[in-house]
Amino acid sequence: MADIPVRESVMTQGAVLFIFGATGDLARRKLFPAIYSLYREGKLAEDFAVIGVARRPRTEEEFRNDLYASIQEFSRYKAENDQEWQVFADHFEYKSLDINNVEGFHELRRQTESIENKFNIQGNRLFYLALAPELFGSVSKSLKEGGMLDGKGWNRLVIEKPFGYDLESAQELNVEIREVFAEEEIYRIDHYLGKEMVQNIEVIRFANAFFEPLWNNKHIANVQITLSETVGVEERGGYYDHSGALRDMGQNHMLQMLTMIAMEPPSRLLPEDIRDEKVKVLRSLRPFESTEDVKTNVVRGQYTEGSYRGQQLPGYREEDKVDPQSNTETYFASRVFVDNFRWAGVPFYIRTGKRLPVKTTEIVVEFKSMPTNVYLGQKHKLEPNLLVIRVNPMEGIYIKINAKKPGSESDIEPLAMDFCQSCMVGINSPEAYERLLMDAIEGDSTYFTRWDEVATAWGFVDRIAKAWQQTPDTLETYAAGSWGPEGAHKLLEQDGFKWWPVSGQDEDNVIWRVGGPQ
Ligand SMILES: NC(=O)C1=CN([C@@H]2O[C@H](COP(=O)(O)OP(=O)(O)OC[C@H]3O[C@@H](n4cnc5c(N)ncnc54)[C@H](OP(=O)(O)O)[C@@H]3O)[C@@H](O)[C@H]2O)C=CC1
Ligand SMILES: O=C1O[C@H](COP(=O)(O)O)[C@@H](O)[C@H](O)[C@H]1O
Repeated sequence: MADIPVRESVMTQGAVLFIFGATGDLARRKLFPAIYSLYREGKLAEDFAVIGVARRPRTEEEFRNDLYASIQEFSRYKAENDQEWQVFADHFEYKSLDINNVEGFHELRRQTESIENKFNIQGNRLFYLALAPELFGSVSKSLKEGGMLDGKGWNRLVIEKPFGYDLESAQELNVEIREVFAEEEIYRIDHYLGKEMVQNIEVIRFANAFFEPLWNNKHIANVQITLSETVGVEERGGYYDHSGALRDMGQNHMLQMLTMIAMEPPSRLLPEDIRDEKVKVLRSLRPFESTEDVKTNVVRGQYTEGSYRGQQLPGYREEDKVDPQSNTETYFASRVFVDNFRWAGVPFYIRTGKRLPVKTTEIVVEFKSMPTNVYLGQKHKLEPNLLVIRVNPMEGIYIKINAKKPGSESDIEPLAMDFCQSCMVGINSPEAYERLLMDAIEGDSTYFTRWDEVATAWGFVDRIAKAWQQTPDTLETYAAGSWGPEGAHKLLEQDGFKWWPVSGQDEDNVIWRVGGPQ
């Protein structure tokens, strides 16, 4: 087996990281654990510091206790040694302030200068906004007015998704931020771009002679992108009910994966070259022209009460902080066309939903049939060849081919060439947030979304959202724990295709191989 390519372990530049929203869910579950993993792997320079910012009061000791708890619960590495923990925790401070209060930012500046002196940090500042999007504009303004951008080094702004609610609000937000930060200083997160296998799509396509020649409408019948989750909306009902699956996952993760599959090879691997190619794909998406068009090509659903593996699951409308009459979709599937020379006529089917049977993200590339089937005389229907890119939680690629059944005279059966990357490197591979934090500190914007990408994606998605507003009756239902609404299957049946079974992991961590639990 060939060596698995791994990213080089580089050490980041010294900087102060500001986590705005330091008492929140994202910081606790993802950001602090990611910082700790980078530290444990020697990827953070000695001269780093973190200042957590939020409104609630916290003593330094309380903040470090929260930090410890988050790392013990969510990090790939656990703090085992008191001395080592103290050295790490000493790099963290807390500042209680309200984003809208500029005076607090003047205090934050003094605190920053003091911590920069303590660790001999040369003025580089990274501002991570793990906050509700309504606050992004105010933070940018307060950072400027509070003198936080007057350090001697670089300033970078990392912004969580969602970037706006629709194109109009995203534009307004962008204007507010751009009054303070240049586009090159803004790192818009889509954590799917930090996933190992999403980054690997590029390598699989552009480093292998046997994929690229087939990567077009002459040989590919359709592409299926599935992002299914077993969880419901958990504690995020308030946010989700306002957002729904299309905005929460469609505008960003789903379309970003589609661009990685569909983009042209860039001539160089510089961030702008890759982002240029991705935005061209987004611009080539065939826009939905009418509510009828949306009805034919997009399906949405909401989960109702159900059960899965013996466990009763509530319906979406019974979830905490969700409107009991909500019409928000927890599932959507769509048939999308990329109208360019390479992809004309090839349907891309995308689907995502909550409370489905398996946690998985998988991309299936289905190849066209052989020009003629010489085995038909022997009654063999040939299965199509598939290339399956497993993104999450299992990582790897899987190729389905037809071969002679061993020992038989001429029986043909599909067989799998299955490369399970996560089986080889283990589940301890870096989390998306680790890679993206590293990249932002290093100033590598390749796997962050540029403004024109975000805007074009919103433009595409807005047409769907507007059509849904006019057609409330198009919301289907599906039982929690099932594979989503009926309409999602019909979407493919009308083209003579079907969703291929996915692999993944269910709520009890039972691994599913293609076709079901094993
Ligand atoms: N959680 C997740 O898994 C994901 C979250 N995101 C995005 O990340 C962002 C944060 O999400 P999440 O952590 O879940 O949200 P939470 O509601 O858990 O946290 C919000 C944070 O913002 C702080 N905050 C709120 N108002 C102010 C204010 N006026 N001044 C200063 N601080 C304030 C809160 O602290 P306090 O109350 O102490 O002021 C808290 O720390 C959102 O944009 C979300 O959409 C994106 C992907 C996944
Ligand atoms: O951005 C989001 O992503 C998560 C799913 O991410 P994954 O890495 O666990 O696949 C989703 O649960 C959440 O609703 C959404 O905001």
